[in-house]
Amino acid sequence: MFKKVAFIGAGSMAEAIMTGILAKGFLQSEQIWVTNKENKERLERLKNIYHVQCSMDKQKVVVEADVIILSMKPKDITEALHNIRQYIQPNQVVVSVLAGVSTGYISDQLEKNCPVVRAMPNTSATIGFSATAIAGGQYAEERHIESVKNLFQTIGTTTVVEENDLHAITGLSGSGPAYIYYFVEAMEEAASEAGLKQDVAKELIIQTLVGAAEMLKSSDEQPSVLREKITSPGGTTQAGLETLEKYKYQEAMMACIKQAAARSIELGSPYRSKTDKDN
Ligand SMILES: NC(=O)C1=CN([C@@H]2O[C@H](COP(=O)(O)OP(=O)(O)OC[C@H]3O[C@@H](n4cnc5c(N)ncnc54)[C@H](O)[C@@H]3O)[C@@H](O)[C@H]2O)C=CC1
Ligand SMILES: O=C(O)[C@@H]1CCC=N1
Repeated sequence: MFKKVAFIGAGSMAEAIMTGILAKGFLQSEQIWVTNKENKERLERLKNIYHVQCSMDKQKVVVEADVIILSMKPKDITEALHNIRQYIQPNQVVVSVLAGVSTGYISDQLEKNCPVVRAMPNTSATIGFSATAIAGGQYAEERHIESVKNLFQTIGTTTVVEENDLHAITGLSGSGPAYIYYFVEAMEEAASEAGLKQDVAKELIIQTLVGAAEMLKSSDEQPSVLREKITSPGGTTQAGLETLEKYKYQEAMMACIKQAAARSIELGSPYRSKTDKDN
């Protein structure tokens, strides 16, 4: 379906997405082109591991790509777009995975009416388990969104949303895996303090997470009902949960997700367009 996909930015998110795409066999390594700002060693590394095409020559990377994936930090977006805009053709789909930055800003900077689509994946893309939200900008037609969906489906699930919802989604599922890893760090620490062997604890923790995730996926019951089924009155779970309540665990998690969404708005605020719908 795609002949060539170009990544502008060769960081951890670009690597996660290309790993997923290659693992699924959606594209061959010679169809993937990557460039970054100045770190040639990083490009060399990606070339050695994934055999993708790497170049500092932006024109070479962008030319004839069906899709151009912007994968730099928000602070680098303006310079990156200025470096590539003269090579971009109106039939190319520009996909941004950046937190906060609107499609309107990207279109303004490109000074072209080419389709711009935002995607908010997460690093579980590496193993094909990303939860990716997708939103089309002003010039993105149904067929463009569909083609981006097809691309991101190779790295997990996709959900088409309104662009305005992407701030909240970034705080929820874009950053989400980090909250889970942080939680696991605490479980590991507690296991270690209790004198459990590291490998034993690791296996038990991971299977507990996988089992709970599968229950959430396959059961019709609400999370609160699943929780209540574990909580025997006066038992161990109740004692544990009461401690979490004492530390205002739920309040802390909600504040965490809201703060991450607020940060997405903040990150995007220098990069606004008159056409942004939430103006
Ligand atoms: N890391 C994550 O879990 C997720 C990240 N994102 C978004 O993905 C984007 C990239 O994040 P990471 O990969 O974590 O960052 P990173 O710092 O690992 O990679 C950024 C890359 O962009 C390159 N770059 C900077 N300026 C450039 C320019 N002018 N031209 C070309 N390349 C340039 C850098 O050399 C580097 O290779 C961010 O905007 C972030 O909001 C979205 C979802 C999840
Ligand atoms: O921390 C960040 O800003 C990026 C966006 C979502 C996950 N990582």
